[in-house]
Amino acid sequence: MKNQKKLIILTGPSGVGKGTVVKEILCKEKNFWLSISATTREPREGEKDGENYYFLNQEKFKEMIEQNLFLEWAQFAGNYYGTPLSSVNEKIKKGFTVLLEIEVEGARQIKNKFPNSQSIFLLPPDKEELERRIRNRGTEKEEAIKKRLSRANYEISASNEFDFALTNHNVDETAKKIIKLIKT
Ligand SMILES: Nc1ncnc2c1ncn2[C@@H]1O[C@H](COP(=O)(O)OP(=O)(O)OP(=O)(O)O)[C@@H](O)[C@H]1O
Ligand SMILES: Nc1nc2c(ncn2[C@@H]2O[C@H](COP(=O)(O)O)[C@@H](O)[C@H]2O)c(=O)[nH]1
Repeated sequence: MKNQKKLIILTGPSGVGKGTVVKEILCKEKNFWLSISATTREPREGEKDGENYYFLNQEKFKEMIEQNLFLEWAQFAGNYYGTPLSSVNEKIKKGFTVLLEIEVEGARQIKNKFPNSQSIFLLPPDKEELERRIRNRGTEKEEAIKKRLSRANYEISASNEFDFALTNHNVDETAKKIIKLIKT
C-alpha cells in the first residue's frame, strides 16, 4: 500500500471517546474517511449493517481471515473485529486520509505492517471518568462493562507504544488537536 502517511490509527480503551471524536473530525474534514470494520458482536440499538459495522457471524469472519481479506483483525471482549482490506486500499488510492478506529492489538499490527502510518492513543482524564463514560453510554450489560474496564488497564499501559497520546477532556478540542497532528 502506497502513501502510508494517509493511514491514521486512532486507538485507546473502550469508552474513552474514540468514536465520538472521530465523528467530530469527519464533520470538520471532508477529505477524511473512517474505515467501516467487520465484527461478530451483536448490533446495538440503532446501528446499521454497512454503516456502523459489517455485522458478520463467526463462520463468515473466519472465512475472511482465511482468505486474507483483513488488513488487521483481533479479538476484543469476546468478539472478533477486523478492518476489511479492499475499501481502505480504494479510499487511499482516491486520495482520502483514512482513519482506523481500532483496539490496541489491531493497532500494533497496522504499525508493524505500515511503519509510516500515524498512531494516536486517546487517554481518559482518569479511570473513574472512563467508567462513567462507558456506563453512561448505556450500550453494554454489566458483564461486558467489566470485561472492557479490565482490558482498559492493559490498553492504557500500552499507550507509550504509539506516536502520540492525548487525553480526551473535551471532544471539540481533542478533534482539533488530532487534525493538527495529522496535517503537520
Ligand atoms: N470528552 C468527553 N467528555 C465527556 N464524555 C465523552 C467525551 N468523549 C466521549 N464521551 C462520551 O463517552 C461515551 C463513550 O464514547 P465513545 O462511544 O465515543 O467511546 P469509544 O472509545 O468509541 O468506545 P468503544 O471503544 O467502546 O467503541 C459516549 O457516551 C460519549 O458521548
Ligand atoms: N482491531 C480492531 N478493533 C476494532 C475494529 N473496529 C472496532 N474496533 C475496536 O473494538 C473495540 C470495541 O468496539 P465496540 O464498537 O464494540 O465498542 C473498540 O476499541 C473499537 O475501537 C477493527 O476493525 N479492528
